[in-house]
Amino acid sequence: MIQASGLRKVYGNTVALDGVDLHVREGEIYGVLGQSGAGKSTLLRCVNLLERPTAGTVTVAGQDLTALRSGDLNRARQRIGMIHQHFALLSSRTVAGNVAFPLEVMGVPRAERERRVTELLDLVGLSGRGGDRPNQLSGGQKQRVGIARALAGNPSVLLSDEATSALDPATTQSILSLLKRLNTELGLTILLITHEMNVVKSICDSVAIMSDGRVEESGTIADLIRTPGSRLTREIFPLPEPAPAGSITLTFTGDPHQPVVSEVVRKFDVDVSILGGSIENLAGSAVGRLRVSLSGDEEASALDFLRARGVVL
Ligand SMILES: Nc1ncnc2c1ncn2[C@@H]1O[C@H](COP(=O)(O)OP(=O)(O)OP(=O)(O)O)[C@@H](O)[C@H]1O
Repeated sequence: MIQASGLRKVYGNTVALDGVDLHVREGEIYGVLGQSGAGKSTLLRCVNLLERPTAGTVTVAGQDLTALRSGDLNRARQRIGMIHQHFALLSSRTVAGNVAFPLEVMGVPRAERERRVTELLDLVGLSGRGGDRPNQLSGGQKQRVGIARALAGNPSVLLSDEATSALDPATTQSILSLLKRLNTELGLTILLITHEMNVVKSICDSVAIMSDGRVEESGTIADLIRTPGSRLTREIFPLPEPAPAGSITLTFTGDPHQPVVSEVVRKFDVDVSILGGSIENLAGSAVGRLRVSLSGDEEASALDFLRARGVVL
């Protein structure tokens, strides 16, 4: 659905994007994670051509945006919604007026606009609040208005620029649940940037980790968790570093009720000491990481057994 290839963006002496490739599949929630200055916002602005990349191409829904002239580009952008960290609402307009704004720009007739605004406010859980001003709303409600406005043009893609960074944890969770529901119910593809691992853990199907304008690793969360040494796994399941000499780090992605460790001790002549561990719920299933040291005559066979049971070493 979104394909960015060889994206490069240079501001003066600063290389904000240094050859970024990104592939977001239709219907997925894709998170771009990275620290401040990694290039996340620049990437998002290049995806809808708010910034023109210095080099590289961006294709959204099969259309090469980098090749479009301004009229066609504006039409293509109507199919890409965007929400912002600080909501970017017009304080002089009511909630309904904010949601109606893009419809006015598109030239949608008044009766159709009013019908659509009512429908959108309903969708985001703000029925009956259309006459309020943005300053009468909480942060979470303001973001719901931002989401309703972003959906006005029936986009196939929603871009989210740190949409929950200004919200408290409970409100963050409610906005993430809303995004997940819109993803499922409308088949909306969502590309979000965030510096919060919690956002990635809660709703993302895939992730790219950026630093210094480059993508360090990317893929589905399920695949990255199974990739030995992945940075995502290390960050989701932090264990004391450096690992003690001779220790082994095991990642469990299967059925959490399988007694794999006790089985290995019963079957083989080995002892297991547990040095650290971390368990998380990812997309509804429990994934765990355990650091152990193994000793005994059958260590190699025990490790083979663990691998055969789907444990990642
Ligand atoms: N308009 C601009 N002019 C000059 N330099 C810029 C501009 N926008 C971004 N940069 C630089 O590009 C680099 C990447 O910035 P960017 O905002 O994309 O990072 P980020 O990962 O989104 O960080 P943050 O989370 O703090 O917003 C930084 O070094 C930044 O100073």
